[in-house]
Amino acid sequence: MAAIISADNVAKIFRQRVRQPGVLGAFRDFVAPVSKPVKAVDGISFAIQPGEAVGYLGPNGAGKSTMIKMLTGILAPSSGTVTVLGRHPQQERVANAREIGAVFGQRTQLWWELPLSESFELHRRMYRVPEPVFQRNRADLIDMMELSSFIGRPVRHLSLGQRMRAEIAMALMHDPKILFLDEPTIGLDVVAKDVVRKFLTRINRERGTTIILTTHDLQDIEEICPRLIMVDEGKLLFDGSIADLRVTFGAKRRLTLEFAHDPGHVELADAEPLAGEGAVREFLLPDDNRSLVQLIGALPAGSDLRDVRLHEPGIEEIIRTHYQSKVPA
Ligand SMILES: Nc1ncnc2c1ncn2[C@@H]1O[C@H](COP(=O)(O)OP(=O)(O)OP(=O)(O)O)[C@@H](O)[C@H]1O
Repeated sequence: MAAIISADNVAKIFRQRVRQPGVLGAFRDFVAPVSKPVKAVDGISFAIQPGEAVGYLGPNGAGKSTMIKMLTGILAPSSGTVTVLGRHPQQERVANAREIGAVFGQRTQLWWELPLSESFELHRRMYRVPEPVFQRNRADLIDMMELSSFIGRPVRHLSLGQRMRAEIAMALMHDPKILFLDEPTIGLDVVAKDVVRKFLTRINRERGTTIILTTHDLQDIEEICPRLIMVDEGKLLFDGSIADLRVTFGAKRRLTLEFAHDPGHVELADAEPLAGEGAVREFLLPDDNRSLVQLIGALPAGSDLRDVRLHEPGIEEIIRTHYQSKVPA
């Protein structure tokens, strides 16, 4: 299947002003400003298939928003190629915009002073959405995102959670094939985050809308995105599933065995013992998908096992451990 989105060795270099110190420096800044290049995106390649949901993550300044801006046609790459639905998004910005939806968590695309229903109507006209398609989507999205109680209210009177639900609904009004979201759950409370996550999962599964989102909230990824792309300092760090992430970053599963009484020496094939005394024993499991039954089956006959607990490191724990290992002691 042909990729719906692809990035081929993409780089984006910005020039940033360097402030010179002191009063003389301020004068020099004015007369002969000095700037230095910043590589926000540094040789990134990936391909996304139709219907995928991909989380794009990395620490502050890693180049996430810059990549989303290149994919949505707001910025052009300095080198390399981005292709979205077979087009170069910046060169064919209008055609690209008709087939994608974009939500920027920190910036509204709704008309602040107008009732929400009128923002939807303006969107219909701008995107030339056929009336029957618009009516069907409007009804479905109002229902799914529970917008009916505030559809007539000016956008500036909406809470952040209500506004975000409305932003996402509007971005989907023209049936885009791809939905880009930059920090869609930023600032939302737990309940509002849950509504947004469930909705995005549903849109991806039921409509087959391809989703690519940036986030700092790793639970967004766990709930919405089977695949994640990690970037750091503009470079690609990882591209794969959460299970692959565990293997790549060496985050092992931890197994706790609780015996009726101290079993003496216990050995589990290839597992590393962590706590070695008493009735409770802990092991780090090898980096494979060996099942619990296989592992425990290797215990000597007569082991009086009372309880077994398996701890799978979550994505947050894996990534935190990775970044902590990079920080010099
Ligand atoms: N318009 C711009 N001009 C100059 N530098 C920029 C511009 N936009 C981004 N940058 C720089 O490029 C780098 C990447 O920025 P970007 O906003 O893409 O990161 P990010 O991963 O989205 O960060 P965050 O998680 O903080 O939103 C940063 O060093 C930023 O200062």
